[in-house]
Amino acid sequence: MIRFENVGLRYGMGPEILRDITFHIPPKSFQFLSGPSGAGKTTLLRLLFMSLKPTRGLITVFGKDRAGIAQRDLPALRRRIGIVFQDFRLLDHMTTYENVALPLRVRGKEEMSYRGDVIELLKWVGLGERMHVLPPVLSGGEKQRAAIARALIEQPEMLLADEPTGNVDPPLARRLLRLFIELNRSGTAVVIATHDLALMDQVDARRMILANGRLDIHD
Ligand SMILES: Nc1ncnc2c1ncn2[C@@H]1O[C@H](COP(=O)(O)OP(=O)(O)OP(=O)(O)O)[C@@H](O)[C@H]1O
Repeated sequence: MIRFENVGLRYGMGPEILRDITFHIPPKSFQFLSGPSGAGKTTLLRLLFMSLKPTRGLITVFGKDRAGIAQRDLPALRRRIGIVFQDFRLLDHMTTYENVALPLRVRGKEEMSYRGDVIELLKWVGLGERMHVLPPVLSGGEKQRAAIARALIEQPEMLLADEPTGNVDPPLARRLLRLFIELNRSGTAVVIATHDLALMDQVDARRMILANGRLDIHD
């Protein structure tokens, strides 16, 4: 699905944050991306989402060489990848429902065609009762679930989540993890960046560990 070969990344003239990173995300796979704070987890997710270009090495996304993908072709490819950012990036002046529906509205879809899907997804993440409120009224965990629903509304083939349990209590973290596992069972590849060891211990999944710019993979 996505393949990295000897990928390196530096920001500007700074040191190389990622060095010789080689891995493959297979379709329908489930993996954690871990490592100490500042190790480069978010940077690696941004490379996977194609919001950053590597400074060296080869990235292949859905069979295409990243370096050869034109800017105008990025939105269509990115729709195949859902991403949940660490800071959620919900729009405060739109309701939860409108935030989740936004990617479809932006593409010019008629509300009639997606309303049922948005409501069903909001119920699936446990926000059925909160769909008409604005994000500032939501708790941290509810915002997290709204961001997950928005990332999933276009039924991506892969979901990237950056510290999705970073600011929720352990019961909610377990509930979120169950959502990700259920999503994965329905065929979506999942990559969860986390430094939460207790979370990782709950699933027998591949662990990709970043440290000192290098990636170690434990299958
Ligand atoms: N836009 C940027 N410009 C310059 N340096 C950056 C930029 N973004 C990140 N960095 C640096 O790259 C390194 C890796 O950061 P990154 O956010 O990818 O790590 P992380 O593992 O996600 O950390 P955390 O667990 O704290 O979120 C850090 O040293 C950070 O300061």
